[in-house]
Amino acid sequence: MSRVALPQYLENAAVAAELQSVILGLAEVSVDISKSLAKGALAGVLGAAGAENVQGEDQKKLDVIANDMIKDALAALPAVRGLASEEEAEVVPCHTAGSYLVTFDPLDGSSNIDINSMVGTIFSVLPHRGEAPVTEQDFLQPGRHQQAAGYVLYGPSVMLVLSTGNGVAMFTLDQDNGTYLLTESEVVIPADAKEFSINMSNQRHWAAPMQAYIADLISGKDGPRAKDFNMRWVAAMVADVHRILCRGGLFTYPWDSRKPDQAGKLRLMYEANPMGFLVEQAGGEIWTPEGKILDIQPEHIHQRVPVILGAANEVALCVDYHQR
Ligand SMILES: O=P(O)(O)OC[C@H]1O[C@](O)(COP(=O)(O)O)[C@@H](O)[C@@H]1O
Ligand SMILES: [Mg+2]
Ligand SMILES: [Mg+2]
Repeated sequence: MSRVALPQYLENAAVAAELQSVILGLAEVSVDISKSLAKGALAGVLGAAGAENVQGEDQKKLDVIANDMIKDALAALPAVRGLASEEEAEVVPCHTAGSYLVTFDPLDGSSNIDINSMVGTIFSVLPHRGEAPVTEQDFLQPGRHQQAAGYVLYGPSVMLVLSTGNGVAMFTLDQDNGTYLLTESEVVIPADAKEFSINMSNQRHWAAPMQAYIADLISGKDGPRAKDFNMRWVAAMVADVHRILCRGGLFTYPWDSRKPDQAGKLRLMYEANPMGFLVEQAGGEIWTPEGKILDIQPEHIHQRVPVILGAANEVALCVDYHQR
């Protein structure tokens, strides 16, 4: 069976040539990242880098390696006006004639690297609106403005999941020739959920409405929901969201009382917005307890948000527990 390769898919979808170049550039560098990941300990790339990122988190060597690889790849593309990364303190200006701003989480779920478990690269493409040179202010656009978003999941197979605003498509890397081939063209998240995803070890730190919502899920057939729910937690958002795009469910990373001044753990511009774009394009929802994430006007590039995403009816119910 002949499958559609990523460049042909982008052509068929009439994606603007400059945007195609950004997506293909990201796809190309992800193949190189997947090779470094596959070599693991043999290439000496595992373990800590011995530094902290701007968010005060310990960097893994591969956080730094993947960040540098993506930064170099994007900076070489005339279509890229500027970039912002979870691992970079400041935005990085690129080409003054470029039409796009790219934000990315070079390696999501990086605590999984050392246990040879799934990680991914998440990206978001925004239009450039301001004057040169690029400033942080140019990036502060609601997720609704994204022109494309996606991720690469480095798992048993390497997959690229993409939306350019016309549904969600999944591509699988053909390792023999380094090309991404279309393997799922109409990703849909069912409105009802049978599965939920949350770091249960933080239960006692959540706000009361989240405690009540999860308690009702766990009480299953005997509780108010009169239904049993399964639970999964990969500890890499990219893999947990991938499962939701493949077989439905709800994922949440809520606010918790250990860091009361921090809105959540996940980052709006590198994680929540790109995943939100995909989730909405697949018929799901993504909210904070207060409203839709894609409508948030960002205040700074490293901003964090609480996240509730996935099956539309389940997200609505979880939000309802908070708004009652
Ligand atoms: O330590 P926890 O609570 O399991 O956190 C897991 C979450 O943290 C993250 O790993 C944060 O992403 P990074 O690895 O890019 O910092 C998410 O992918 C994941 O959902
Ligand atoms: Mg991440
Ligand atoms: Mg990361």
